Amino acid sequence: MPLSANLLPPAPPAPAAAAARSGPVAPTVSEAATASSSLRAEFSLRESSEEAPPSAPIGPPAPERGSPESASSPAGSPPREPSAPVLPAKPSSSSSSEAATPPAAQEVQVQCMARTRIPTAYGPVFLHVYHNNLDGKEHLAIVSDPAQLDTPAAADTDFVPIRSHTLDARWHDGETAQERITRGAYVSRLSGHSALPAPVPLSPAPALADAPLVRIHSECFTGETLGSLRCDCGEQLDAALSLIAHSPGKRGIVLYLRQEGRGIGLLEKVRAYNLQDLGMDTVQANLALGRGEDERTYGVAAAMLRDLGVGSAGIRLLTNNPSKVHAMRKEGIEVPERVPMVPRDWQLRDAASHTHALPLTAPQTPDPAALGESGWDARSKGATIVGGGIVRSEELERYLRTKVERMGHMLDLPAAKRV
Ligand SMILES: Nc1nc2c(ncn2[C@@H]2O[C@H](COP(=O)(O)OP(=O)(O)OP(=O)(O)O)[C@@H](O)[C@H]2O)c(=O)[nH]1
Repeated sequence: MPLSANLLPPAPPAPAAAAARSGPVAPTVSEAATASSSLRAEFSLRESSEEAPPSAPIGPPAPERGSPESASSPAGSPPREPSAPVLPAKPSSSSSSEAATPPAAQEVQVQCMARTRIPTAYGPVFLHVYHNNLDGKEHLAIVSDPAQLDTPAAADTDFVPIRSHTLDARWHDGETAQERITRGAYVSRLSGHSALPAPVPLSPAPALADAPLVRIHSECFTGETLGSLRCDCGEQLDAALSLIAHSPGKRGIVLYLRQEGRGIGLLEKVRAYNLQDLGMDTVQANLALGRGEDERTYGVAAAMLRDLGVGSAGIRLLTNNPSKVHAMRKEGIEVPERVPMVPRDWQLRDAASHTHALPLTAPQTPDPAALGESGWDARSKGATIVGGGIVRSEELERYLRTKVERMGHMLDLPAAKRV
C-alpha cells in the first residue's frame, strides 16, 4: 500500500539555517542555557530533554519553591520523590535583553537528589543523581572511593571521603534515618544488617587534601550504548573509570553531563552524521546545521565538583580538550594537572611503530596482550561498553584527527602509519 501524503515525513530543514528548523523543535542544552530568565528562575525537577518538549514533562513534578514539604506529589497520591531542600529562586524577568544574557556561573546551583553503590567491572562506584536550577537535566557524578565502604573506624584517619554536601545536609526538621539512608546519605556498606545514616556535615563541605582524578564526560548515546565506531566516547568513559580504578586509593570522579552531541542534542547529532557521510567533518557538520562547533557549558559541572568537596583541592583533569581546562579555571576550580587521554588504538600504534605497521582491518576486539591482564579481566566481566576494549575504524580515525587538527585537542597524532 502506498504511503498516504499525511504519513510522509516532513520536509527536512535547510541545513544552513538553524533558525529555519521546521517542526516543533524542543530546547537543546544550549538553548536551555540561554533561555529566558523566567525559565531559569524555575528549579525544575522534571527532565526536559531535547526529546521531550516542556509541555510534556517526563519524570517527577517540580516542587513549589519556598516550601520543601510541597515538593510531594498531588493530594491522594504517594509522594513521587522525597522532598529536597529547594534552591533559592532567581528573580524572574521577561526582559528580552536579560533573556539573551547567559546566567552568571555563580548563579548555578545543584542539589544531589540520591546516591547509590553500583558494582562495575572496575570495582564499586557511587552514582549520584543531581538536579540543578539551569537546565532541568539529571546530570550524574560517578564517584570512585572504595574506602567509603569500610566501616568508619577502619578508615584511615586522614581519609576525607568524596561525598555530596547537598545530599548529606539535613533536608528538613525531623528527617528520619530511613529517609537519609533511602536517598544514599549513609556511611559504610549498606546491607540488610548494616545501615548507618551519614552525619549532617558541617558547612561548607570539607575540602579534600589531594586533587583527585576527574573526567568531565559528555553523554553520547551512539558511542556509549550502541558502541558506534564513529567516535571514541564509549572508550573514553571506560578508560576514565579504568584509570581511576588503577590510581592510588582508586579515588576519582566521572561527571556524566547530559550534553549529548557536544550540546546540540541527539536529534541534531543524527543530522550532523548524515552531513558527515556527505564528506563534512564534525565541525563543518555542526556549522552547516547552524549550530556552534561545541555548545557545551560547564557551570553545572563546576558546581557539582564544589558540592563533592573538590573546589579548593583542585582536580587532575582527564582530558585532551583545552576548553574544559579553561572552563574549570574560569569557574575557580584549580587544575594542577591535565592527564591526557590517548586513544587506545593510537597508543597501540605508537608502540607498533617501533616494530611493524598494523593492518587497518585489525579486529575490533581488544587484544588481551595489549590490554594487560587486568584490562582483559575487566573486559571479560563487563557486559556493556564499559569494560570493553579498543575501538578502531576509519570513521573514528577521521573523528579523532578532526579533534586534533580543527578543535585544538592536545594530542600527538600517532606515529604508526597503517598499511
Ligand atoms: N555534534 C557532534 N557531537 C559528537 C559527535 N561525535 C561525538 N559527539 C559528542 O561529543 C561529545 C564528546 O566530546 P569529545 O570531543 O569526544 O570529548 P571532549 O569532551 O570534547 O574532549 P576530551 O575530554 O578530550 O575527550 C559527546 O557529547 C558526544 O555525543 C559528532 O560527530 N558530532
